[in-house]
Amino acid sequence: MELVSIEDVRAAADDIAGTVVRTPLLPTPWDGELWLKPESLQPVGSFKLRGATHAVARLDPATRARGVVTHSSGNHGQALAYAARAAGVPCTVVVPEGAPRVKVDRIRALGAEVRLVPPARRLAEAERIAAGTGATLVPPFDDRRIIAGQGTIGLEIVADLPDVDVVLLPVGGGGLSSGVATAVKALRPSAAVIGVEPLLAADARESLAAGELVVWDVERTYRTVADGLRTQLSALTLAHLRDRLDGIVTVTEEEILAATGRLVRDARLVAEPSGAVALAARLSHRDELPAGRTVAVVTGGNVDPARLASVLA
Ligand SMILES: Cc1ncc(COP(=O)(O)O)c(C=O)c1O
Ligand SMILES: C[C@@H](O)[C@H](N)C(=O)O
Repeated sequence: MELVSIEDVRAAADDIAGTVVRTPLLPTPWDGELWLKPESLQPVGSFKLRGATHAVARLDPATRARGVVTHSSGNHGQALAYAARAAGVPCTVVVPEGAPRVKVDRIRALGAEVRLVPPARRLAEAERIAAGTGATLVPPFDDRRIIAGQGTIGLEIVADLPDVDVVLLPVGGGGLSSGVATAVKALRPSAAVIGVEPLLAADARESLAAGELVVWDVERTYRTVADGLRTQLSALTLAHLRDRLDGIVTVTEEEILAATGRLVRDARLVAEPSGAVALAARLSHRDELPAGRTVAVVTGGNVDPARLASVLA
């Protein structure tokens, strides 16, 4: 299975320049060795804009004109809708029932069509639409272009902090962690790239321990408040993580929500629970992490106001 290379990531960086915000590394006032990478500041509120922009840019014009389709818990859907609108092509997003209302509303506001389905049917419905309409399926993580696009975060981290020692990343489908690990391990081999999963959706940890895909059914993974991390790895992302990820830490629901509140209160960053997972590992599992200069990626900020209010209460 061909893995994404650092050259693929650099090509993605060329495609997304000018569209994607090159986010800064923010020092944290409470921890002199911790920086935050605020991908919640992207125009669609998450890092997903990177992979989606690169994937759409790489479609030939005739193919692109037939439109794009995906399945998404919401952030990739927003990102693809944004890229499709910029390209002037139609976009359909299949979203699992129960996705945060803020994400569904924002996908529609970007001009995409939303199809709500039971979580277990999200991929099959997207594939059915692609087959029926000729639209191109742009998956949220199981795609080399998506992995390369997400990996541009790693280029920026090493450029801004060349002596980084640890990079912390949430793991859902594994596209983000596959891409960032590709870039960071190529440019700063001594740095540790650590994935972080909700304890209630720790399929990646089990898959890496078993050396094969261990599937958790949706009844299990949908228990976590981190709605962006309820998905399984694919064979492609597992192959990348087995080759390049240095470890996985799990965090509890309480730790995720505490980190979400900490980001608002002490970093003045609005984050959704999935976006606070990396910080939760640093705050609550520091003893399980390597020491040194650490970057936690705040991956998204698309949170329902009611959720945010409850976190801050
Ligand atoms: C906010 C947020 N963080 C992290 C992730 C995990 O990314 P991946 O599915 O590539 O592992 C997602 C999933 O899209 C997400 O929406
Ligand atoms: C894996 C997928 O659901 C992703 N979290 C998304 O935002 O689309």
